[in-house]
Amino acid sequence: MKRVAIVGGGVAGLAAAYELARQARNGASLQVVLFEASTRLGGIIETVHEGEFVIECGPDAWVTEKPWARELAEELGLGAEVMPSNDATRKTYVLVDKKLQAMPDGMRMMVPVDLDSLGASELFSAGAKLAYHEELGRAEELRAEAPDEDESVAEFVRRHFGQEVLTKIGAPLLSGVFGGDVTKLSVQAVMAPFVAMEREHGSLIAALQARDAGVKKHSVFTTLRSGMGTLVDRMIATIPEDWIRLAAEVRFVSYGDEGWLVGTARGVERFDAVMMAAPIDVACSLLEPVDAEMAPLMAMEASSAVVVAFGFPDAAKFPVPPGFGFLVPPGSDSLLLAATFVDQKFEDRVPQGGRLVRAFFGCKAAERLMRCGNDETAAVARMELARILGPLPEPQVTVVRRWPRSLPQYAVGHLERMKRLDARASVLDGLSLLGNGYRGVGVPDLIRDARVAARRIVGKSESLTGVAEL
Ligand SMILES: Cc1c2[nH]c(c1CCC(=O)O)Cc1[nH]c(c(CCC(=O)O)c1C)Cc1[nH]c(c(CCC(=O)O)c1C)Cc1[nH]c(c(C)c1CCC(=O)O)C2
Repeated sequence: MKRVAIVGGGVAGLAAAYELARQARNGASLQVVLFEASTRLGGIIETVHEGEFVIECGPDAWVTEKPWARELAEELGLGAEVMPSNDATRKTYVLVDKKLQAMPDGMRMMVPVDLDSLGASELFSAGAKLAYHEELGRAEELRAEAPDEDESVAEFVRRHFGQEVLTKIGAPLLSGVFGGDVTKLSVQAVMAPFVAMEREHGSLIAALQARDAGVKKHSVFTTLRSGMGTLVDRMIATIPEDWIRLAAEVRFVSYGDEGWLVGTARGVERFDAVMMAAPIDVACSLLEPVDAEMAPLMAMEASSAVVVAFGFPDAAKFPVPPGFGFLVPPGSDSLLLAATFVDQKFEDRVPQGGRLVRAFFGCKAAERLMRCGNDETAAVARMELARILGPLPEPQVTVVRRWPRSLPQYAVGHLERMKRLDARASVLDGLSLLGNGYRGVGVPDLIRDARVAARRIVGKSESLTGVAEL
């Protein structure tokens, strides 16, 4: 009988518990306790249903290219719920000179697949368009000069496309995905496929053209029709009830000859393995007494997010441009980080003819709004949206959520730090580090890691798609 503690009941901890429960049903001899400090499971995944509005308080989807969330949804019997974003009408805007300007069609992050699509773009100057065209011709030079060491996303993008592309779309895209500062984020950690493309082809445009030739395009995002919360609910339903402890904050963990001890206000228990799936700040302070050298490797900046969703019964009274939403470049005078036009991004999120908009605040604005009440936060969001989109009617539904320090920043050198962290962690028999601080920030990454770690504990080696080490 193996005793396993899971610390944290967000998506990573739940996916670990789900996988262990599955292994237990298949005969593995396991005793599992999932400790969750708060009174609800799911972490930052939460779907609110208000009338026919389906309102995501955290992630609204996963990136389709990463298969592990869809695989899990299908295993949970949610295959019929899996729903692509409406990519026929996909458009993302950037706020430049107080106006929303569309990013050209067919971009992969800041890289165009089709240079012709740049022609009509009003977003870029002639100089920036020229820089894009020239990148193809500079393939040899770019390949020869590709550095071995890590560098910031800013340095990488500037080398390929110049400053204007970095400022106008590089920085806002990175803050809409990683919530962070392009001059600090590690290109190897957050844009690994582009780094590999540079090494092989030099030119990113040439690499994408080679990769995408003849490949059927899928939608960028995938979600569940009834919301991301369903994924959490279905996982919970498969986990034995007596494995789960809510309002059970872990106060300490220790490691010795007898294995692991985990302490809460209710007492101390012994375990053979600890799956640490708490936010990295919490994980760091719990593990510091176990191994003081791990703590500095886990100390990371993290960005906070405040999400405000507004539902309106009549979309005609609140027109927005066609597309998924907009991103705000750093340094703009808007407090917003981004906004999503939810009813245009996905089907079935609103009552017939309704409108749903989600506004995001990050960085300094989020830190300030952390301390404000819901009404005040919603008022700021309405004002900031109105400055960009025009006057807002009175919303029928308003939801405000705060996610302090929810998105760790993978700074330059992150992969090297993670190697050192893994080396230290591997000495502590039975420890796995899970969550968004280590090997990817997306929901699919967290699910993949958690399931791989759970299988390793049980000694099983069925593989997950694309996970080579199993
Ligand atoms: C502000 C913000 C958003 N989303 C996110 C933030 C950061 C702040 C935070 O949560 O703390 C976070 C985010 N966004 C995305 C991820 C997953 C990344 C991954 O799986 O690797 C994560 C973790 C995908 C995405 N998010 C976005 C892209 C780029 C999409 C494109 O190329 O058009 C990706 C891959 C862009 C984005 N992102 C957002 C908006 C409003 C938009 C544009 C319009 C829309 O689609 O709703 C919201």
